[in-house]
Amino acid sequence: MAKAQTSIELPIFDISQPLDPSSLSSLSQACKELGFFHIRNHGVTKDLYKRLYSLSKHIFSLPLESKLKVGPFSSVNTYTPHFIASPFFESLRVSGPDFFASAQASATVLLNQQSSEFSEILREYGSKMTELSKRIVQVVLMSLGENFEQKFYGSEFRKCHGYLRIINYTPPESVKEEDEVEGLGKHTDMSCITIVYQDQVGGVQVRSKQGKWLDINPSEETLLINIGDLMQAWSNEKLRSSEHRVVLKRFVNRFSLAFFWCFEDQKVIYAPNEVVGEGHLRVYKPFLCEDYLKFREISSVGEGKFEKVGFTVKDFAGITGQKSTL
Ligand SMILES: O=C(O)CCC(=O)C(=O)O
Ligand SMILES: [Fe+2]
Repeated sequence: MAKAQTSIELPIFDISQPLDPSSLSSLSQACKELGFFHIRNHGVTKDLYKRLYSLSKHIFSLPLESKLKVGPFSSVNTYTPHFIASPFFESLRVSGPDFFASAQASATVLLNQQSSEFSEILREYGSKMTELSKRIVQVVLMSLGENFEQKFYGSEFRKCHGYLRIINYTPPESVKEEDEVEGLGKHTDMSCITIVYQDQVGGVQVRSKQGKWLDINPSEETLLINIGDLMQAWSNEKLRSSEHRVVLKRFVNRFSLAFFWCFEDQKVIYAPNEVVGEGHLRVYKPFLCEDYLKFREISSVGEGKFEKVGFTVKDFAGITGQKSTL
């Protein structure tokens, strides 16, 4: 794979302040064009990241047989080993709303410890991400239309829930110097929104409408937000869920945290008429959130499929014959 040539400067929004009309309009533009933006003043301290990083690193450094005790064939089922998402990717899932209990279930098996430091940190991080997700959905709704936050936040997004993936990328040692490999192949997220912390190594790339891969450089003070498939469908494509991937450099290990904020399984996703807007065609049939998640699970099963996650919400619920507005 040749090195990507271009990087993109995403707009940065101060999430601790109310957004003024011009920020709301650039937010709506960002969500429509790429579906990616940065936030700052998010309230997560460097110290929290440091502690979470070092404890997670320790967990990933445990022998495979220990990690598999919370792996796909265990009752805990929080660990995804290498060769599932990609050969270089492994992750640990911590689910809300009780992040402490979820982390503790893994930690008791993996660390066999009395101390609950890991679970305490995850409680704190989970609660910060939950607050942030709510706030981000609210500002995104504000950017979509006047009073949309008052009209739709409570009725549509109140029951959202989140889960975190702690991800460790271990690149192969035998790539040529100038080459990069995919740590996580091209995909779209099945969330409403995703909050990503990427370390200073970087590597996230987003695919533009023209099909070009653009580097999203890490920056110490910000978190990366992207719109997921559920929001793209709910907004009748006023918000874009872009394809993205992670590329790795030779010898460089990479650490990231991806927090997915999702509708409840039983939610019927159907863009309100006001969101579709008068004179606009509806581009998605109503669908049950859970059915889409199952569809993605089934369509990604099979050898080597992690290379290409081809099917998205458009294939699942797009109205046939309706040209995409994206
Ligand atoms: O590792 C990252 O920085 C991004 C991960 C990602 O896109 C995902 O887990 O969906
Ligand atoms: Fe993603």
